[in-house]
Amino acid sequence: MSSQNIARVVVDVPSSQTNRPFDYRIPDKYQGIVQPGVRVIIPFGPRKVMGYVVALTDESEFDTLKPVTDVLDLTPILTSELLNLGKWLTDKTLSFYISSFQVMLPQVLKAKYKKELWRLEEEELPHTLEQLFAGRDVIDFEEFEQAGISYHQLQKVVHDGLIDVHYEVKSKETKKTTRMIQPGKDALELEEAGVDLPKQAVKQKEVIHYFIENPEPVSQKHLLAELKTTRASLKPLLEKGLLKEFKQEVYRDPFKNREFERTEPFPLTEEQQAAITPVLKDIETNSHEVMLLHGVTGSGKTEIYLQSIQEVIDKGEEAIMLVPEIALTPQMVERFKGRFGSRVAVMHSALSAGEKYDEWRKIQRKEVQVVVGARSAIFAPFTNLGIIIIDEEHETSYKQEDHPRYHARDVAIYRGERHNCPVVLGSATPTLETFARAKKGNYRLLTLSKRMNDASMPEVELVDMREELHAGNRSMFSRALMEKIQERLHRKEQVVLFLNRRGYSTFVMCRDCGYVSECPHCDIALTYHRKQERLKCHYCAFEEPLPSRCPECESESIRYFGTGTQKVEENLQQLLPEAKVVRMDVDTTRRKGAHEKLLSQFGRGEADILLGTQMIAKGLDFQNVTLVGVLTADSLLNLPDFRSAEKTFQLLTQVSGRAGRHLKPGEVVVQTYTPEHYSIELASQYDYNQFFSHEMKLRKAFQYPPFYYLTLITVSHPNQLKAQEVTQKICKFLKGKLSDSSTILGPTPSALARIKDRYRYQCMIKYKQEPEQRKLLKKVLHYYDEDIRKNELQISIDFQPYQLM
Ligand SMILES: Nc1ncnc2c1ncn2[C@@H]1O[C@H](COP(=O)(O)OP(=O)(O)OP(=O)(O)O)[C@@H](O)[C@H]1O
Ligand SMILES: [Zn+2]
Ligand SMILES: [Zn+2]
Repeated sequence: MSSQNIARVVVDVPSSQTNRPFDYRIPDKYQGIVQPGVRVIIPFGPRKVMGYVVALTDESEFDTLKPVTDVLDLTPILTSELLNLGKWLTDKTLSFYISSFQVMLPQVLKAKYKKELWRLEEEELPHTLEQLFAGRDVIDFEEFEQAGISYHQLQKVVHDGLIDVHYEVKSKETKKTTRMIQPGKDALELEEAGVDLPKQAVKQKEVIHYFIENPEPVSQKHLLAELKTTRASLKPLLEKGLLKEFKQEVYRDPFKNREFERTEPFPLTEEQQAAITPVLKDIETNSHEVMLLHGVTGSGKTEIYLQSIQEVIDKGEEAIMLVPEIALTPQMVERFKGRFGSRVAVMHSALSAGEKYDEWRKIQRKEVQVVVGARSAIFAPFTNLGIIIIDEEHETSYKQEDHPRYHARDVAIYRGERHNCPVVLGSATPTLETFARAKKGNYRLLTLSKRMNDASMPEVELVDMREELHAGNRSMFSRALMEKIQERLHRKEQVVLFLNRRGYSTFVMCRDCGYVSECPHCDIALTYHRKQERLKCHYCAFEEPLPSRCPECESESIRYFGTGTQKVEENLQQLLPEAKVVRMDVDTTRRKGAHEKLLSQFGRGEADILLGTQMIAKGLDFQNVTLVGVLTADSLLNLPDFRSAEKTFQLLTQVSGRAGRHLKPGEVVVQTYTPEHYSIELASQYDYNQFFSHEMKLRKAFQYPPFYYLTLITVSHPNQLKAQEVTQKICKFLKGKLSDSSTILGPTPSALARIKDRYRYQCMIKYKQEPEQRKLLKKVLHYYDEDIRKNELQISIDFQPYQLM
């Protein structure tokens, strides 16, 4: 055996100088323990830092190497595939290695924690370890280290499942193991032992009887409750070996205490059958292919996902199913849990750090075969992927807006290629980029053009709010919408009202002089928070009390503007006092579980109207909803973003899709100040194809994606002049080096020109092909490394940006 006693380690020091692996010597006691994918502690300069082992080697260009100080994992937490993916991400997004690894792991593995050893089974441990535990179930890892017992011994028992290395996150809840009881003898022997028991041992007999009937392990708590007895009646049976006990880890399952009704696959419609066939074929033949499942809302896309995943599970392979964070509703989770039960892990941001870690570990330990989750679930450490599905592929939340700036779709395709499995992108309103690729034949296009149950797409009525104003209606509800809501109230049907804006998006303005309260550190209006009567900034933590007089002109007519969900709710209650309204926005869903509670209230028919923001636009499927109202269709249109029309079209289509999904036909009312805008008009006609060709012409004319690629460079500095200067220099440098066919725009102040007292300038590159681009930009980052490290200057580079402000 060649001894590879050098570890190549990526250290947790994010800077461009340290952005490469460093070599460390592996001390003998860690031989075989230090392997690619584990975390280690190493000396780095005067400090000790954490790092990831990316490779082992037996030679280094340096003669004297410092030794690895400590090993944090006994089994790798990054697979070799993920290590490679990390490298790819780093190159692709120009981020640091360390950030690429960190992004793939649950928070717990990055945070400060206490390491413990947990005894999982009663089974005898090797003598030294038995002595160390001395009858306890949990010990601090430090104790193990001080005892000087070899790591190999520990690694072996961990591997055999007798002991687990546990990361105890600070600020954590309840206990996580449960005592399990199971029979220690077979039924016949139990029967005999029962007969031998003294007459008065009634409870013991009951226990024995219980296990003759139910030989499966059961938690002690459950057993005692069921038999209405105490531990005292178990003890003698345990001592005689008639029963055995062991500890089992309980996961902090966020969906515990919830029964999931088992669901069966539907017989597919002809259209569904045609769409799923190529997917199943790829699964069967282990072929990689990217497919776009373009299906109108309510056409049964999810059923196709479910049946494809079933096929993958039956083959013994694994599946990743991505859904946008806001669509990760209990309803959605239920559909997956209902079909696949405990074989599903769920990952979303509402989970606590501990819960996220638990879900991740189920994947790592191969206890589940499916993960349903938001963006970061794309890094699930599966090793045998059979399919990757991205639902609502047009959602911008699939792009991470922080280091590393990756798009989950790109990672999905990377992983799909390596695992030889299909990648399915699903949407009713695919991004222009994706649809264009499908049309060109780069992706395979699968189409669902009809809704289930022969339901038709709901009729959309556009209401011109300017005319309402002329007619003397100053309310935020048009007459048409009001009338239709009242109709629903009479018929006991339900209404979804959508406000394309967050609840707190109201600002304060003086009616006399036009003064708007702005954040003194960021160039944006402060938003009014009604409960606390305060003005707050979204970007920094700045807040101040609501002014009673205008600071400019002393006028008292300074008040808040804009329609937040709270205000709509109040208005609605005034106009329709009999209606029961459920409001869903960031304020009402902040508490854990609140989201689920509000939705199920509405689902049970306990409210007539569901009023909400973006978060109700997706995934909801309620039988009794026959009317959807959109209060302000235009608010997205006015953003400084070349995708604003596309986003408006997508959102309107999604929202409309919530109505009439079942037997009762649905109706949609869209209120707008610009009914003639093509995105609004075409969304009302559900004409994706027409929208696509119209929008493509504009994109071509203005040199935007998918005809051109974009790179956005944003420079920020506390000193405005400096920020501008640096951006200027970068633009000039790039203009001299990039090809003539590329356009370099800038320097220009960003749409958000100042955040947290930092001035922001940007430079935009539009290009068709720039193979040298990354190299050049790396040079730029390197050049400014010193200033960046001092944290004065920030340069962010975003390839294929989704956020342009
Ligand atoms: N083959 C089928 N037979 C009967 N019912 C079906 C079938 N396929 C799907 N459904 C039902 O039709 C409804 C709509 O399907 P589904 O939610 O899968 O559509 P979708 O395209 O994913 O919708 P959206 O994108 O709007 O969320 C669901 O209630 C689903 O259970
Ligand atoms: Zn004023
Ligand atoms: Zn601010």
